[in-house]
Amino acid sequence: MIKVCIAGGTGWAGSELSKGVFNNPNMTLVGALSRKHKGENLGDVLNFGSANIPIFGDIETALKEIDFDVLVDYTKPTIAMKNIISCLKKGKNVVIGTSGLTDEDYSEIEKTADENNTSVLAVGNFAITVVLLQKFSEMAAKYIPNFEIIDYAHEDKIDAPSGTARELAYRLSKVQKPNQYVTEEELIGEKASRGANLNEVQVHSVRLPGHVISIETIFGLKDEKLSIRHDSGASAEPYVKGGLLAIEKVSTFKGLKRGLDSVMEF
Ligand SMILES: NC(=O)C1=CN([C@@H]2O[C@H](COP(=O)(O)OP(=O)(O)OC[C@H]3O[C@@H](n4cnc5c(N)ncnc54)[C@H](O)[C@@H]3O)[C@@H](O)[C@H]2O)C=CC1
Ligand SMILES: O=C(O)C1=N[C@H](C(=O)O)C[C@H](O)C1
Repeated sequence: MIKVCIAGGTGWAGSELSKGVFNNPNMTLVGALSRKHKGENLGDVLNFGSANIPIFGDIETALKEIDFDVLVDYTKPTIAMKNIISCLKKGKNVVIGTSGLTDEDYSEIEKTADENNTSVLAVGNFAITVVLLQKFSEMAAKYIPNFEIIDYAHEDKIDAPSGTARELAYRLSKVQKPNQYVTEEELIGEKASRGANLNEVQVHSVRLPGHVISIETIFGLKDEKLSIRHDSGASAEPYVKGGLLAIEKVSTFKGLKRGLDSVMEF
């Protein structure tokens, strides 16, 4: 039995995963973190019947009060780093779903995981269809050295670029760095209009009402174009299967792995 604690277990993504863990025969949901529902029973908040699953307001209290094997973080970048580092220092393995963490944050996470002989699986997007988009984009980037990323989201998404876009930029940059035809110094006009430069990949974030979450890798060659795009629906259900797989697999290695495909077979 894998004992799981979910930070953000009452949120939009975390509540779907909480239900998934609760119904999984190989896992026990032993606690959750939520500022709003601190002191309540997750079983009541999410209608699990009478199950008693305590909700804590902060990670220090959870670490004192309950025993768990894996922390899943589905909060926000400002709070996630504290949760992750505290757990690693106490010998817990961590699955990161929260977006907005930088490459510098991941360097610190990797160092702490290594020092404490623990493991971290960070997944920009747990949906299997997005894992496929990552794979297809990597295949294309091998042959086409000209690409940019567009990240679309709802108007109130607080982090930009999305975790999915960050992970994709990181991965594509490992395949090859895209050509830069006009350097920042040569550019005339608004430099920001070219988007953020992440690992030498241009990333453009759109935040608008009426949009859910989409990600698009666009490629260009002389007289031809290729777009690889994923569009999410309104529910958080597509992230559950991948989240459960990550919880299962995080203890099978040591250190930091990024991307769900790192624990999948292709
Ligand atoms: N990797 C992936 O596949 C996915 C990642 N996400 C990411 O997960 C994160 C959460 O997204 P949502 O569920 O939409 O957000 P949400 O706002 O619905 O939920 C956030 C949760 O974190 C808790 N929280 C926030 N601040 C806290 C604090 N200081 N102490 C304790 N608990 C705190 C809230 O109580 C709530 O339960 C975001 O970064 C989002 O981008 C979301 C969906 C899929
Ligand atoms: O905020 C969201 O909703 C989501 N965030 C993640 C991201 O930043 O990529 C994953 C998914 O896109 C949903």
